[in-house]
Amino acid sequence: MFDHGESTDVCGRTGVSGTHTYSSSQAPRLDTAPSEDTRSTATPADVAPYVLGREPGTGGPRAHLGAFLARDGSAGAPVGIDLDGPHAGVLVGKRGTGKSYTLGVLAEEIAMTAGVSPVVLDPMGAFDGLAALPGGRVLTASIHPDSLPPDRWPAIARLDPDQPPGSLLWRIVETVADEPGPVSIPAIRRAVTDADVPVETSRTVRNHLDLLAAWDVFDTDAPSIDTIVGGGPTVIDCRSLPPTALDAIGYAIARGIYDHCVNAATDVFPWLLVDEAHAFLDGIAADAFRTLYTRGRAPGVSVVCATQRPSALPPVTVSQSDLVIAHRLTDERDVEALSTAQPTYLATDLARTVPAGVGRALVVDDATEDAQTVRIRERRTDHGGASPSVSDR
Ligand SMILES: Nc1ncnc2c1ncn2[C@@H]1O[C@H](COP(=O)(O)OP(=O)(O)OP(=O)(O)O)[C@@H](O)[C@H]1O
Repeated sequence: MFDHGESTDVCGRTGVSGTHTYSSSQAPRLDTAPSEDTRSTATPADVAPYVLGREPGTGGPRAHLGAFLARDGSAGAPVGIDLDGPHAGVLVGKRGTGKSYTLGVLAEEIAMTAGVSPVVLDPMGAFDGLAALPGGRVLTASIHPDSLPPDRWPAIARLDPDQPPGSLLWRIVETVADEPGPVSIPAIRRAVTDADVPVETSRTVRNHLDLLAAWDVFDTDAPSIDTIVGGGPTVIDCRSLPPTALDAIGYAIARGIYDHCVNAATDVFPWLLVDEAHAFLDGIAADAFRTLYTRGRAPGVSVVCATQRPSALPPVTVSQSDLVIAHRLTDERDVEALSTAQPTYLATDLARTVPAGVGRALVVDDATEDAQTVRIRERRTDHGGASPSVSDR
């Protein structure tokens, strides 16, 4: 069913692939297709796959992403993504172009490959289908209060750290963390009540803590990062949570996975896959993701952020990505964010370069300095991201 065999990477430079090497001055066109002399009559199954993110001549496990897109819309040579080493990537496209679907394809492939495991941050409930895979599970989002350092609490509680309530919360969390016993919202609340501060300051902090508690996200029994990374494919269900809760979860998971891989010898290299990433990276989580994009590969962490708004991500996420998968984008700010951060491969006319049509994408490969148009394969597990329609009722 899943094709994960070792392969000698011939990079598809002969055969039916639509592979083109070019610089920004030679941007591929929407209708980019292989020239006649590079086509062959071989079927895709006969042709060694082109593997993105892999140096020519190396091997190892790979994810089957889809196939090169021929000019007539037919499938060319298979296209894969390297799973042998760690990678950082972004997956972009306007609404409905297939981002979540493509992220699900990647998650399926990682889930079925020994030595790597996907952790999906899912704000829309689009990845429940991955639970059907061996070891697959969907966890309701919860994080241990310990996973946020004291200096991050004011931001999560929407308090200014330079004002008395924010500074009180910071100090109290520091104190509670130094005491025996777990950090918990009730323990922080009790310490705030006992603090020798004006009653107004104490009340403000307690009110904000009550709002945090209402998310139902902070839990001293939350699964540890070891459990999350060490298990099978894991979807963290974040649906219906407010933006600051997503920010807290994004921070805790991204930072936790990085620290886990830096501090512990791990048998399984995690791939953190984030759907609607702009929703997670709006506050304190941005720092944790910057670390993953700039330093995550050294300890073996891979990260892929999917978003319809690349302009809302920290620029480093695009500039540090060695894998870029771009579905159709039209918003000028988003096109610019992408082409500015990846000027070598993406020309300024990116909007016209990316193929139109659901499930079609331009993929940029830093390892081989190529960009290709591909058709993403169909999902093997259910995709939960389709917009509801009246006719479906
Ligand atoms: N490669 C594909 N093959 C077949 N169908 C696809 C493919 N990609 C996407 N689709 C179809 O397009 C629909 C929209 O895809 P998806 O939910 O991934 O869009 P999206 O870009 O994530 O949208 P949004 O930004 O609204 O979440 C899917 O429900 C699916 O039916």
